[in-house]
Amino acid sequence: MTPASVQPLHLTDYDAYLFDLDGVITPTVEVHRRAWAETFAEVFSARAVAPYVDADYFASLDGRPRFAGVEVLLATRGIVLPEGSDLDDGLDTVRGIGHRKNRVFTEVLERDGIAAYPGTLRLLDRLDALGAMLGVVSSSRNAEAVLRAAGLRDRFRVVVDGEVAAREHLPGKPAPDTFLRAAQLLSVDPARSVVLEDAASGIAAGRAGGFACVVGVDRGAGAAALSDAGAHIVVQDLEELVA
Ligand SMILES: O=P(O)(O)OC[C@H]1O[C@@H](O)[C@H](O)[C@@H](O)[C@@H]1O
Repeated sequence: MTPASVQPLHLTDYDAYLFDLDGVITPTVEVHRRAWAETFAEVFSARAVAPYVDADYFASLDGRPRFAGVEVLLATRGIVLPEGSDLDDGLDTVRGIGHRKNRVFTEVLERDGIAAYPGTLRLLDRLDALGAMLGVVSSSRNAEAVLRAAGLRDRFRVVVDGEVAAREHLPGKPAPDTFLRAAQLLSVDPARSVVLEDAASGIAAGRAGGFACVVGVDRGAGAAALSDAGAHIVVQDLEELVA
């Protein structure tokens, strides 16, 4: 997709800002990455396929709902597993793999806590002062816990996360539905709203939803990959948007 030119971003031009969580508000993207790497190293070595590499995270897991990510990554190694049940914890079903990874993620979150990126806090402060409406749109089912751990839950009027998506049967990113649902809950027009994302799948979702501006935050995916996915603007940190 060819990025349209919307540079620089004038914060007063828009009514609402929809933030992805992991890698945009908090560095939980690193926790997800480590938990996935640990889990899939075991899954792949047990099956004698090509070992898990860091690029697998960005290509298959980043931004996608938990079990959808597992299926996409297994498919890259030609592996198809049964869906499994909510009780599975073994590595022979899609749900079991997702649950195992989630146990690692939760242990690290509870042990180490999490703090927001300072640049994101500065942007949130500025947007608050401007009276913009703020929402979180995350594929994660841990979004509420992460926001609470970072002391940020009260700063967002709506949170559309993996739990909401499952409850309302909304397809996850790269489909636009979760972003569109947040815009609907805020009663704002996507054409007057901004999406902020660090994952190619999330940028694709923002563009598919017709949002006025999709900001890519490069936390490791690479500026070229985020531009190719359709980001109007790519920054290294949201501090850059606070003039
Ligand atoms: O397993 P959870 O917490 O529901 O998260 C699902 C996905 O949520 C996304 O926000 C992360 O980018 C992914 O790394 C993660 O896999």
